[in-house]
Amino acid sequence: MQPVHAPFPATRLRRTRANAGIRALVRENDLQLGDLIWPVFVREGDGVEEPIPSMPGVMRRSVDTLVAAVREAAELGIGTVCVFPYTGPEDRTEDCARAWDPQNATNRAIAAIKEAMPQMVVMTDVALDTYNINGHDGFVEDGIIVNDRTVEALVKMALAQADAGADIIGPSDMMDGRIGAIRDALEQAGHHDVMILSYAAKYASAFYGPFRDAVGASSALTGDKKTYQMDPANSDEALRLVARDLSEGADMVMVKPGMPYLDICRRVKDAFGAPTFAYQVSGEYSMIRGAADQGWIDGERAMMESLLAFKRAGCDGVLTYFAPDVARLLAKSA
Ligand SMILES: NCc1[nH]cc(CCC(=O)O)c1CC(=O)O
Repeated sequence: MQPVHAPFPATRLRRTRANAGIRALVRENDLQLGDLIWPVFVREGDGVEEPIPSMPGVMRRSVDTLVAAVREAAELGIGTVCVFPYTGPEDRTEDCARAWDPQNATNRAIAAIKEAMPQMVVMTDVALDTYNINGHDGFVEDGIIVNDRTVEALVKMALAQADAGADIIGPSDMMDGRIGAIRDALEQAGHHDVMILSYAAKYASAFYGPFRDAVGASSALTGDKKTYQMDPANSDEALRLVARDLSEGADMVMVKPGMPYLDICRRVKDAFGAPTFAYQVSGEYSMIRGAADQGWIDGERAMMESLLAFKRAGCDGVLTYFAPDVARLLAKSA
């Protein structure tokens, strides 16, 4: 694009900012209900609504209260949720077998949401961390995160989620070859229409801290995830990962975290034109929410500004813990 303008005063760029009407007319991007994916946390039990201290306003819920919360979200106009499990030590083993148990809390939640609200789009998380004794996304052998054996387990996990009724499989593990393997297995199982939203460019980030508390993985994790999640210094590598995952059969791709990686969102969208999502992760949420709770920033405005940035950066949508707050705000201003 080559912007052209006459010299001042023929051009006064403030003219199109003079009032709300003209600003609305020239506005380039907007945030809509359909752009939102709401991540939710499910755990065992009945009637549970348990606050997460490091994520003010976010709850862990049992299947029954989760279904009620998702129903409320649906009434607000939210169309997609992403289910994450909270696990206790009893769920975490060396062989991670709970990850593909059809009766684990995630799979029961998927089935219950789809039964109550068939129109709700349900996305999942595929990674071993919440079921792994050491908190890693892959199997660990002699201190090494092993790739290929992990991919076999991820395939089982993804199939169990698809069998439970998931619409979108979300591999967040960053192993090599998992998109192709999951796609083949879904096709063979007859799940032709189940989508894969690949966490393609996922960085080894400090901003996941509150999430690891939320899912119960903080104390379990030994070491860091730098041998599989990306180096925050890299950008070309993100394009290679996205290209690879699309060529293996991903329908959509994700950049994660969000706000510190808006440059990556833009490059990915420009390079591939595929449906592109950002994950405004737990640490981003808690920074905004925490500062707002202290009275240091205007929480609503900071929330909307941070989310609009993803649209401006080329994203089609965003995973955000703010989704219900955004929906309520959009309803109020409509
Ligand atoms: N594989 C697990 C997973 N899936 C989503 C997140 C982070 C989400 C957030 O911080 O909100 C993580 C954490 C991690 O990789 O350690």
